[in-house]
Amino acid sequence: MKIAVFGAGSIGVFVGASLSATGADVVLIGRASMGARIARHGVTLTDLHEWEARLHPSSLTYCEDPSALADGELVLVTVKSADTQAAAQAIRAHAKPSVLVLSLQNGIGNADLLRKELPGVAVIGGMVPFNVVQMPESRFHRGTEGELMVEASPSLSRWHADFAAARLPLMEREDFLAVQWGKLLLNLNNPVNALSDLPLKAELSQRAYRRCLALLIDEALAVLKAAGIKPAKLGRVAPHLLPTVLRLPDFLFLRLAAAMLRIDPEARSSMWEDLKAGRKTEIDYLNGAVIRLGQAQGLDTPANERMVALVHVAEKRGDCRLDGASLLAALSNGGQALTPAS
Ligand SMILES: NC(=O)C1=CN([C@@H]2O[C@H](COP(=O)(O)OP(=O)(O)OC[C@H]3O[C@@H](n4cnc5c(N)ncnc54)[C@H](OP(=O)(O)O)[C@@H]3O)[C@@H](O)[C@H]2O)C=CC1
Ligand SMILES: CC(C)(CO)C(=O)C(=O)O
Repeated sequence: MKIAVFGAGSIGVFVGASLSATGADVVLIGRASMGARIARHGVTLTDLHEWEARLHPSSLTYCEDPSALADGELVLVTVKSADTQAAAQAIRAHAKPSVLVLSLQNGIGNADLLRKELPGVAVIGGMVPFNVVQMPESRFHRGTEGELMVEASPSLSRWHADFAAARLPLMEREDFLAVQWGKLLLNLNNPVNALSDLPLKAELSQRAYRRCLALLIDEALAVLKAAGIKPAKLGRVAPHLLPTVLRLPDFLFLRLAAAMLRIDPEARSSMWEDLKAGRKTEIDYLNGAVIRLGQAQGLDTPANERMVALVHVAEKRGDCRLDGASLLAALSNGGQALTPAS
């Protein structure tokens, strides 16, 4: 049973190589640059509990050509949201009609887009709760905890054993939309983290950055309530309590919300990786989703709008570092924290 990973990046390589390390038949499909890194160094997988697995280049199948999708019985889509359309085209062109497609992406609309573009193909939404950063020499480091969650579906039954063996058990959820929104609330920290230019743990340890996140979550909770969507509780703190907990002074937050900071000091957000690599970020699919839901409900979301604008400026500049107080001022009253590159 072959698994094809479409989008060999942080999540694709971590998940694909974990499956491969425990005997699954996996092909990683991605860019030439990643292929060259893997051909040179193989892949090293590590996590916050000092677990390590090394895969020799000869034990991995890597391909730049999307026609490798033809062998896949399960396709994991692990590209960023802006590339989902291209992933759908490649699947339509090359994969078998009987293929099962599992989107392992952030945001709300990726599985629906795949379903729309691939009529007749079984598509399942998935949510990756943990963070993976790429380190030198082809090391992929998982810096946080959590289990993969997927839309409940009988078609998954034959794949559970492979994922469980790879230490990535799939938790089926009937309330997957709630799970996606629960995750999106946490992803509202991605731009705060990216603009802080700090690891997640260092950023979340500073109250000013947490207050930025609380502002973004306040707006998201208001639009979700208006839309009648109850986001799932994914961590220790219930969604409606997140803003209060985040606004606690540092000494109280560090004591009461210690679990939120149980993060490897190296862990970063995927948006930070995008900004550093000069790529377009997923801001329009994360904070953008809150803005669009707000528009549909007739509610303003000014902090999220300002955050989207700031990240677009940072994308153009290609670099950025804002202290917490400046970011908070920019989100609260629209002060110009970043000037576009000349
Ligand atoms: N990184 C993380 O810790 C987490 C990420 N996520 C989510 O997982 C998803 C994947 O993120 P992540 O792994 O960080 O993304 P990455 O950018 O690291 O990986 C995606 C890879 O796919 C490649 N790619 C894009 N389009 C194609 C194509 N048409 N053919 C071949 N390769 C292609 C990209 O290349 P190129 O850049 O050259 O286009 C990139 O190397 C996102 O939705 C993200 O939000 C969820 C939880 C945690
Ligand atoms: C795991 C988490 C929440 C880390 O920020 C993430 O989803 C991301 O980086 O995109």
